[in-house]
Amino acid sequence: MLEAKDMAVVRGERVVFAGLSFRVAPGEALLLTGPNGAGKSTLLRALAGLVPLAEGEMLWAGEDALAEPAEHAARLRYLAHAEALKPSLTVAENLRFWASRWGGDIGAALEAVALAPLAELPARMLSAGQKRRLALARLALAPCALWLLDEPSVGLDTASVARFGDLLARHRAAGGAVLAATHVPLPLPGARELRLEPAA
Ligand SMILES: Nc1ncnc2c1ncn2[C@@H]1O[C@H](COP(=O)(O)OP(=O)(O)OP(=O)(O)O)[C@@H](O)[C@H]1O
Repeated sequence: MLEAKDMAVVRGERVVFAGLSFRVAPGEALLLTGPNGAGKSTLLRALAGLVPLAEGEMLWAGEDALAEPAEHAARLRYLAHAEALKPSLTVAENLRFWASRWGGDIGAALEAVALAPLAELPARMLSAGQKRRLALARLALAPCALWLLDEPSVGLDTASVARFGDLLARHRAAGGAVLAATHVPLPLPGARELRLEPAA
């Protein structure tokens, strides 16, 4: 599905990582681990096509993944560290915005993260964990091949982590792949680990 070959990213004057190669198959999960500053978020952004590669390539089904940027964007969901919510819109309106792009059932997505009772509340009134759940609800909207998740479980309570585990399991069972940067265990049974170290 996705293959990184000898990838390097440079930010400013600094090589963030270099010589990075890995593959992710349908249904697989890869945990990106490593200390602060190792380049996990930068790698996710590069895989999302948001940061240019200084070297190497990213292949999708054997072809240059970035040859058609719009096609690449359509096959992935990138959840950044920050929530990317519109604070003055309600919970449901935030999801409606994303559903207008990707399609999907807003009610089912809200149920998946147990936010249905708060659907009409402005997003700015949500707690930190509820904001994170609203961000995760985007994943539940419509199927796509690849989820790129940056510390997705930060702020979630135990029940929310379990629901997130269900969401991940459904995605993988449908052939979806997951790459997740994390400092804590995630509900991703059988995930492989790719450990990054800060470049010298
Ligand atoms: N736009 C940028 N310009 C210059 N340096 C950058 C830029 N973006 C990231 N970096 C640097 O790249 C390195 C990797 O940062 P990144 O955010 O990818 O690390 P991380 O592994 O996700 O860290 P954390 O665990 O703290 O989230 C850091 O040293 C950071 O300062």
